[in-house]
Amino acid sequence: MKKTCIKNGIFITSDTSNPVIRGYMVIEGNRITSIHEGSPAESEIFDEYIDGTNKLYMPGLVNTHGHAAMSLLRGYGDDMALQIWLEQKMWPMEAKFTTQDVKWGTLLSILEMLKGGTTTFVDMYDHMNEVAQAVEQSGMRACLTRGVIGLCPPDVQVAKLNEATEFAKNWHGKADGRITTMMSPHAPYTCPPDYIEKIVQVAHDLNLPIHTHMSETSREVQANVDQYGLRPVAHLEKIGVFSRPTLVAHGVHLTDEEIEVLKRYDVRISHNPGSNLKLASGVARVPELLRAGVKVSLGTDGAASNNNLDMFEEMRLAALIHKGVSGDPVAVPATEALLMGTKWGAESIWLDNVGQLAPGMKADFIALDIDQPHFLPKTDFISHAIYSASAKDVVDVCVDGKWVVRGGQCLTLDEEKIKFEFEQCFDRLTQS
Ligand SMILES: CSC[C@H]1O[C@@H](n2cnc3c(O)ncnc32)[C@H](O)[C@@H]1O
Ligand SMILES: [Zn+2]
Repeated sequence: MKKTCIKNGIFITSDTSNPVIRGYMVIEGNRITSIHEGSPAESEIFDEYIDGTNKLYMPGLVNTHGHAAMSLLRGYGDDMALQIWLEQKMWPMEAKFTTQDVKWGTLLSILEMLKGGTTTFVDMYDHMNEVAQAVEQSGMRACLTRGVIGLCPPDVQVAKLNEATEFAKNWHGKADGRITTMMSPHAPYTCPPDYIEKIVQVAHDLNLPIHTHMSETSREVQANVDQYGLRPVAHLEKIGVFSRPTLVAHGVHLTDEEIEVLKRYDVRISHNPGSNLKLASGVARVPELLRAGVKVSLGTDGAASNNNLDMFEEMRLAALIHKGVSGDPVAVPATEALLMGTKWGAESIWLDNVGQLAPGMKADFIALDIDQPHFLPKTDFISHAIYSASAKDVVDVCVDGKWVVRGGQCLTLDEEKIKFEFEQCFDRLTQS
């Protein structure tokens, strides 16, 4: 097994008593085996040495909610509220998407994410075989799910659920274990309760988690009360969703009691601050969720509501907006924003061996070029990673022990071809 030593680097580790180490990290196969201060002993032999001078190494970022192919809709339907944006802009355009559109839209997003330091992402969309193949080819890690919208005739509902089931069955554990799957009713307002119950039953049968949008806007909460007499949390609890491990996207509008229910069921929240701000959905009660012990991670959502897939931006937003709305400067400290973008992200999708630089963890890590003005002085690198860094600083990316980005270039995908094919898809979509 190949043994690599990255020396002379600065490493953000998960050792809370000594989180920033100036020294070296050893990788054997697809695992991190050790991280130490200083230099390796001369007696220690490695197959390969990598010079980490002027590089900050940290865990790869984990994006826990998105719709990758929506890169095709970036900048289409800006400055609108969620429901109108979905009904008048997104859904009519998405109805025209072919498998080729999803393929090239997803590949463009994977390029953007990988080059920006995201090593794992969650994707809820349609034409998911194309998405899974793109993930496999790119070397990235992903948790994938065919999102189902149940506002359709019964035979179409059945066809969608069958497709989602087959996809989840066929791809779980594939691509050397880099792909896992979930089952996804899109949202309580797009899936009738009996349909959600059927999706939950499949999740039980396949032993898979559930991923859904929930309580994103106050309008959604009120509509749920009007239609079902219950707020979304009680509604989903009643129809058994939380009987499965669940990852909820957004969870913006929650009461104290609802936060307690989510904690009781160990429901995980993917906080999407950029998307929530852009769609004017509100600001999630992240400090209260964290205080209650709910696991919170970060997502970008699709590029049509963000409008980029830069997880550094989400970490920074998460650290800043909750200070702003609460008046409490430690509402979300930098250390917690970093955990949300890494370790807690991995744990939110039930991956316990990525998201941290520590012995035994999978070698999913990134390097930032810190020989730049905005990384001086060389004092607190956790602070710099959250408050100063951006996707543009990422130079190297390793997933599962394999380099996928080196010197800012993606090694696994043909960037020029992807950009060309993406623009062809965009032109066809907008001309038809
Ligand atoms: C059924 S595939 C996923 C579906 O979700 C839509 N979508 C994108 N962003 C959001 C959001 O913030 N809330 C709810 N739904 C969203 C996307 O357009 C696809 O149709
Ligand atoms: Zn979404």
